[in-house]
Amino acid sequence: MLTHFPHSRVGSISKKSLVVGTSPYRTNHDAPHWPPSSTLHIETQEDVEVRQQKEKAARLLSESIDRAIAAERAKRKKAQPVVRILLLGQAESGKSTTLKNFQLHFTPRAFHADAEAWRIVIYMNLIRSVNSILELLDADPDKISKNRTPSYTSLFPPVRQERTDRQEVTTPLSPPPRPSQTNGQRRPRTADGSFARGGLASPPPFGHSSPHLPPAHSHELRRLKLSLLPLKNVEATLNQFLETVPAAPIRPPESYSLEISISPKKQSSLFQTDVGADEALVADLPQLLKSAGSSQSISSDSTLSLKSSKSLKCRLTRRHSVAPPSRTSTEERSSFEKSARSPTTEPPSKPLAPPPDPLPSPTRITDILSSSLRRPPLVFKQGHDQVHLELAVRVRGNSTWKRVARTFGVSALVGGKRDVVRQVADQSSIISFDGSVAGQELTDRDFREFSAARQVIEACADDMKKLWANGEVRDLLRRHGIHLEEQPGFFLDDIERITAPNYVPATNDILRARLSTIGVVEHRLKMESGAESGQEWVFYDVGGTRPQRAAWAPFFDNVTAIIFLAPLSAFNEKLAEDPTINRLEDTYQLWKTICSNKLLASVQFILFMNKYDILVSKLRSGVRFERYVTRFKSDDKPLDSPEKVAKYMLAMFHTAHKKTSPKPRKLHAYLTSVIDTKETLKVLYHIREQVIVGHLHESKLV
Ligand SMILES: Nc1nc2c(ncn2[C@@H]2O[C@H](COP(=O)(O)OP(=O)(O)OP(=O)(O)O)[C@@H](O)[C@H]2O)c(=O)[nH]1
Ligand SMILES: [Mg+2]
Repeated sequence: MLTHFPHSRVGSISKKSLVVGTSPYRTNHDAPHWPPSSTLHIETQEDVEVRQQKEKAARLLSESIDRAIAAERAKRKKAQPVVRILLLGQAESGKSTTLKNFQLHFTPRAFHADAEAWRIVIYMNLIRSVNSILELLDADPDKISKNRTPSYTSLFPPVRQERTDRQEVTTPLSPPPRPSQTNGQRRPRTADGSFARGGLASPPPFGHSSPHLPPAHSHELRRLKLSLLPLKNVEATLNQFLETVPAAPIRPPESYSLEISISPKKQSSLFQTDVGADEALVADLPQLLKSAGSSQSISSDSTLSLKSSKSLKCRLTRRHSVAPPSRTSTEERSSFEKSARSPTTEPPSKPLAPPPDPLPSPTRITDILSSSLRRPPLVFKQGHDQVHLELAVRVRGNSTWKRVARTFGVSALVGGKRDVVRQVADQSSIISFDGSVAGQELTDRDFREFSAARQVIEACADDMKKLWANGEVRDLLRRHGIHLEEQPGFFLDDIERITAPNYVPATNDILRARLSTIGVVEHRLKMESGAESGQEWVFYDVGGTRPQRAAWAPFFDNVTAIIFLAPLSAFNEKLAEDPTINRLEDTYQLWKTICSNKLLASVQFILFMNKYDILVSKLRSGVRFERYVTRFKSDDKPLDSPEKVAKYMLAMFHTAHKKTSPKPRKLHAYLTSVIDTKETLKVLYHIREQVIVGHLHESKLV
């Protein structure tokens, strides 16, 4: 039998009759051996043709097997049901931070590649703290006293609540009882102008006559105020860059088909493809096509048509990937939407706050840069027992902001030259650099602005530190019950580190950065390791304020699991959007509404009893849980035990789940502090297993 070596090595000596196998020689043995036999096998032309035919057939067979394997793989991948996870909970409950944990542990490469984008948010959080302090120092006394909600007391009041006050309250979760002497009025002062002992009311107004306040700020404080003034412009600049990123349309999961035809007359289809449910791509598409000289018209909610001078026609058609909602699901959704607007069992005592101001439409970047600060001069978050300054950054509800943020990060690092930014970006693939924001070309001036912002922050570092360490400032904050260090987005203790020239956002900084979510944002995470490597999990991260909750309902279809975030530490806080409502009460009512939803009857329920670390520090500092949740009775003196409080709340959520679920369902509850990545990792592994098993079970694959 002939031993076949790769045919490329069979040199053809003569085209006509004989082909002599060159080294290695062909032998009539079964296998080649060394040294080669001296007997040469001579192939006739006929032999060669037969052999070549055989080789061709083998090659074709091998290729068809390869194709079949690839097709089978693709089919299996397609058949694998997508895991969809919905993150729900009120604002500031930790939904986005939980998502960051999933990204950190399951898609670490993507997480670290995004790190640079968080620099701008961290800087914004820091600058907002400083600017808020400066505004506090300058604040108009009348404005401050109006902004204070009289019934809110400091987090660390002298214990003053009498037992009788508590007995008046009958609801299980009720706001703290009001001190009788306040009730909208300030407490009387003693002859020397100080507040009478034994009770609490609104803190004294800023400025003027109060003997608690120094008549004028010291020379050093005046100097600091002046030297830190440029930070206002920096805030305005960065703010506008982030807020004017256009929003992707918020739609439930579905797919799109894109059809581009060359001539509208012939209707010849040049290109037709499934865009899938890639919201970012769909959002970018009109802009991309428009920049190619097209004009666009949206004929209906679902079809976007574009025409260009070159008679190019595009149709982007929305196709529901899930069956159109049934009557029950529509009813169920609308009932959720209704209840989402008013999730408490009792109607709220005053109308809900209107939705937040619509964000401005995109304008030219250069205009943006010259515009002034849009934020109100001093933002108090109403309704907290402690006065809460808003440090959060708001961006449009999609991930496009990251492109802007990464561009900022790189240009802040390497200086304002557009070409240098492009080079660094290309080399490091930190950003997908296209030199534009919101479809508009960034100019050299824009890049200079980015780098100037970074320089101002660096130059102000020393004075920011001095301001935060200043005794007068600390005193002012303390007197007005402001605990900046307990607020999300607090970076004043890290000024030196985060303003250093070689600073790169650390994992913990990214988790602590506060960026409020607007709308519903889809995140696709492709597992980078483990048995599910390559599998895609889809997360929906929602904005948690009350006016945004009606937008959640369309995402209840086809969801695998819900992770509900209940912030345990919120028991003594009020909703920012409605200061009449206690945050724990709101979470509890929201939980019951979600549990009772029929659309979610078969969905896996995961509860994160979150912010346990803050609960512990609050209770250790002397805040009593029983003052706010009157049914909770504790013999622990003088401090409440965090374990007992957490256990009580767990039982409360468990019972509500059991009572309100449309059919029996298992609840997986965890006590979490999602800024602790190590502990959270254990929880995530557990969830991963449980979601996969439950999901396969549900899909009848096991
Ligand atoms: N100390 C502590 N901080 C937390 C914890 N969870 C979240 N945070 C912080 O709380 C802030 C708010 O968290 P987010 O994840 O942005 O809250 P959210 O639920 O997404 O809020 P919205 O997007 O407004 O609905 C962030 O600054 C987090 O760093 C926690 O367990 N402990
Ligand atoms: Mg969020």
